[in-house]
Amino acid sequence: MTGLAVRTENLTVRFGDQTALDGLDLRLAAGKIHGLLGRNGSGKSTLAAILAGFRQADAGQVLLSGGDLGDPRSPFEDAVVTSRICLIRESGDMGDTAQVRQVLGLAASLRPYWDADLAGELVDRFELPLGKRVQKLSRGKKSALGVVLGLASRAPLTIFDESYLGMDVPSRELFYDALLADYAEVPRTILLSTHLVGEVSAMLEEVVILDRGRLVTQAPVDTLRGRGASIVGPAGAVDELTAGLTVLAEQRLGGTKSTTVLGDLDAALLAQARSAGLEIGQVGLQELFVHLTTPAQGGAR
Ligand SMILES: Nc1ncnc2c1ncn2[C@@H]1O[C@H](COP(=O)(O)OP(=O)(O)OP(=O)(O)O)[C@@H](O)[C@H]1O
Repeated sequence: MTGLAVRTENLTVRFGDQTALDGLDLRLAAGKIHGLLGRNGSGKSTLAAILAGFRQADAGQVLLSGGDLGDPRSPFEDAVVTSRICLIRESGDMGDTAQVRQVLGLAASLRPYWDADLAGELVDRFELPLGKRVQKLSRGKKSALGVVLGLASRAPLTIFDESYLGMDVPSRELFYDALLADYAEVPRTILLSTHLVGEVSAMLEEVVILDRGRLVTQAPVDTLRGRGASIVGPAGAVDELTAGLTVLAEQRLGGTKSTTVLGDLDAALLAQARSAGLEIGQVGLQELFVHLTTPAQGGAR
């Protein structure tokens, strides 16, 4: 199984006079870990819900293909397609009065690729109490249950919509480790919707950035990182080199400065950097994300 490929064409969703998704044309390659990044209200949850077939678009379409589905199909009101998609949301969708054990049992009966061994292992690692009702779980444990459902479903399209935000840092790290380990064993299409860009960036292969319902960019992480550079060294030399460039971020510690700029450094600037003993690195995804999704104040975007 390599997972489902996702294509959206002119995907548009409105809530009254609010346009949540505005003519999105997206391609998510099968079998990769994609990041869905965007600020609050940018349309991430709406996109996640539409991809999972939870609602219909007002215009345009979503088409899923590959794996055992074959030709492109829309997820809306198609039980075969939706059984191959697992969307885990922060809100849970788990039936509050059910016990953890019952929630897992229901998932096992509904999910064609469910892995009971993996579920058991993750329940132990997250220390989930099987006999407790979902409504009695702490926020973090509820999130952990969502993570277990999402990973053990081994769905060809698995979407985590900020569903792990309620977990503390060690639990989130456990989630990231479990996700990577299981993905290496059973590659599938994974979409992680988040604004914790720094935390997840190392796991992502491709990134989709939304802003106010529109696609800002979609690219492999390495390509995005190549859109800028960080320059570190003595403050005076860094300032001299970066004068006239679009600065995304600056940090200063004593006489040392780190400046992140947009765009490639040309050969002359690289030579200047080398002779001044400056270190050149890739731009951080977080800085690029902030730059791409913050309204410009007279500056370039
Ligand atoms: N059920 C709804 N009714 C009315 N407006 C909605 C509804 N759901 C979403 N919206 C609006 O659609 C836009 C996109 O919301 P969405 O929840 O998809 O964004 P998001 O990127 O997931 O945000 P966040 O990071 O805050 O969760 C927002 O302007 C939001 O107010």
